[in-house]
Amino acid sequence: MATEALGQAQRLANGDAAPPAGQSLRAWIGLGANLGDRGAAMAQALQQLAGSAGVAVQAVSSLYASRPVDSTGPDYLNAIAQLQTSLSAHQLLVLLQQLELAAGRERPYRNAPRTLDLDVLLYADIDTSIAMPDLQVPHPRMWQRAFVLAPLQELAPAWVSEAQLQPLLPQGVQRSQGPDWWR
Ligand SMILES: Nc1ncnc2c1ncn2[C@@H]1O[C@H](COP(=O)(O)OP(=O)(O)OP(=O)(O)O)[C@@H](O)[C@H]1O
Ligand SMILES: Nc1nc2c(c(=O)[nH]1)N=C(CO)CN2
Repeated sequence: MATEALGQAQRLANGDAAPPAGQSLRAWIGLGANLGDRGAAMAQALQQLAGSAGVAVQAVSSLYASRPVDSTGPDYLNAIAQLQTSLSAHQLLVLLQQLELAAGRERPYRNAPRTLDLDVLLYADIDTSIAMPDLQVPHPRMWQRAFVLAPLQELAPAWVSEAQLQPLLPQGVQRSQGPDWWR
């Protein structure tokens, strides 16, 4: 798709392109878990990211609890984090998948309960779009999920209006711990 076809609202970016040498970009990731010691697995992932080459953790949202959306099983804990990174969006995805595997993530079926889920939500900015076979940015389902938009509203209030969030509140997302939960 040509960049112009996306209009002014979205800029099509190359998911394999890292920032120029010596530079970095912001990225927002989603964290979730509904099996095992959920908060501990999510906190460990953030510590591992903070210790990874080319990644700095700049801000972490509060921790939110909710029932599974479009699924069944135990309650979830969710949060989002803002990173600063010199990795490409795809390199970041691969790193997140390595951390999921290290936390014992299995994929027996779609939306199955999991020990750790890490998603790339946004890369570079709100209007950056990436379309790769295994990576879509913005995350294609993030705007339908209160467990993403409630914490995103904390870190980037200009990007989430009350009008967007209100219709999703029946999903029942409850703030359970403040933003220092992972330290
Ligand atoms: N922005 C993204 N972040 C993470 N994975 C993505 C993204 N875009 C596409 N994918 C692809 O989605 C595939 C399935 O990911 P995963 O098993 O984590 O899905 P899920 O968390 O169960 O569901 P959902 O994607 O609805 O949150 C991955 O193999 C990955 O290649
Ligand atoms: N509450 C909640 N529901 C979900 C979640 C999640 O992280 N939290 N993730 C899903 C697939 O990624 C499907 N449903």
